[in-house]
Amino acid sequence: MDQLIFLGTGDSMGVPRVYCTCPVCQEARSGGRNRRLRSSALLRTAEGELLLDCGPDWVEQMEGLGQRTLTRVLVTHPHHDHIAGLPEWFDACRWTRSRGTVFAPGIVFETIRRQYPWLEKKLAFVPNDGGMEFGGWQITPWEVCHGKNGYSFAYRFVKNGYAWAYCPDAIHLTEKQKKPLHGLNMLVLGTNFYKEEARVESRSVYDMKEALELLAEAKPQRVYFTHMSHGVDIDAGYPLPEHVTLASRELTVSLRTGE
Ligand SMILES: Nc1ccn([C@@H]2O[C@H](COP(=O)(O)O)[C@@H](O)[C@H]2O)c(=O)n1
Repeated sequence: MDQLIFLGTGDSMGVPRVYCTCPVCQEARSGGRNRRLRSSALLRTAEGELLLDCGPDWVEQMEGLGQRTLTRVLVTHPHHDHIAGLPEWFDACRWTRSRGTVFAPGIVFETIRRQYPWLEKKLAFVPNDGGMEFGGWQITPWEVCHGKNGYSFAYRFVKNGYAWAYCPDAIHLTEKQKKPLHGLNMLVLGTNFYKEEARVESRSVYDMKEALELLAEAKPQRVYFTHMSHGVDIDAGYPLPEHVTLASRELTVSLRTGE
């Protein structure tokens, strides 16, 4: 059965934050349950694997899995915490004389090319604006609001009538942007805090309270929150519905496609 494995569930700085001595960061520092690498997940299928985002913790994530090679990466948006592992992967390809493929909407490649102009010597960039297929999954990107940080993309995956979506970095979705979140068996959604106190103009990711309003509209059957900052204590017991889980590193979810 296909699986989704969470490799990182942290926000852009991860947990602990290097400068911070709050109780959550201290607990994470001592190897506790709040230690969170930058957000990424691995879709495992009979046809192979697809990594969802490749951030600065990519090497540690590969080592954690005991995985020596990687073939494909799907990118949500070209921000440091989602792409900074690409040059590391490039170097691994150079040393192993192998090649990889990166899938993303065309606009995402414009920024990746500017930031890392050497990557295409080893990594093929394949635009997926019109959707793509992998492992029997029909995968469709759509643009989502990322608040003060501009745009991001989310992805909807469909196979044998089972539908799920990966939307790690978004806020204030328009009605049109919410549409692909309807009718899902599972949603992976980024939520930086339980309740974020920062000014709305300075924000870029949903908090959990806002996310619950979104879930009440979209009604996914199962939900995993990711992209969580040090403002989230995984053991706090937040008042969340039974079908909502705070994801943690290497949590593995079976995708019940009926195969
Ligand atoms: N043009 C930009 C803007 C921001 N970044 C990085 O993205 C992260 C933003 O964090 P979120 O909580 O909003 O997901 C952070 O690591 C910034 O340094 C970027 O790469 N390019």
